[in-house]
Amino acid sequence: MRNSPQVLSVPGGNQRPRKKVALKPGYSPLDWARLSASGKDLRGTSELRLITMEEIALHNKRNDCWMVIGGKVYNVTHYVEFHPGGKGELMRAAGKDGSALFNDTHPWVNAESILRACMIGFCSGPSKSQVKAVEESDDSDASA
Ligand code: HEM
Repeated sequence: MRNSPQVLSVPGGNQRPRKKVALKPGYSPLDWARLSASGKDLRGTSELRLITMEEIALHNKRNDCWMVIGGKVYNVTHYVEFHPGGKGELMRAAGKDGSALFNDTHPWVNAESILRACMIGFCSGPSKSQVKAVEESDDSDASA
């Protein structure tokens, strides 16, 4: 119906209103595709490498933002303004593994393709705090 909010159906049957934001002129998906293909250095580093969660966590700022999606590490600093869901949403996963948030929100989005030009490496594994959390929940399971 005209003027009714668009509703998004995600796998699992949940429905929620769409939250796409109005992007600034020059920040459309097509503009991002052009920038990605332009040869401009969007990585800030030359070689792909293994990166720890500890190091990734240091890059959690608007002007220095790394993120893990599906085990791959991306420097999304240049992408932030282009994210169709807005800066605020993207920054929720700044310096973190954003895979769960990403897949909950838009599993159909091809991050590998969109972020190809800003991939900087592979996540070397969980952070110490993540390991500790799992160990602690194992302990509480064992005692249950
Ligand atoms: C860096 C990886 C990400 C990429 C490449 C990406 C890309 C996109 C794209 C292409 C859309 C438009 C989807 C469509 O039109 O159907 C979108 C929308 C959106 N994204 Fe992301 N996104 C990323 C990470 C995230 C994260 C981590 C969150 C949540 C914390 C998030 C939240 C959203 C939201 C809320 C929308 C609006 C969805 C809607 O209601 O229409 N995104 N994103």
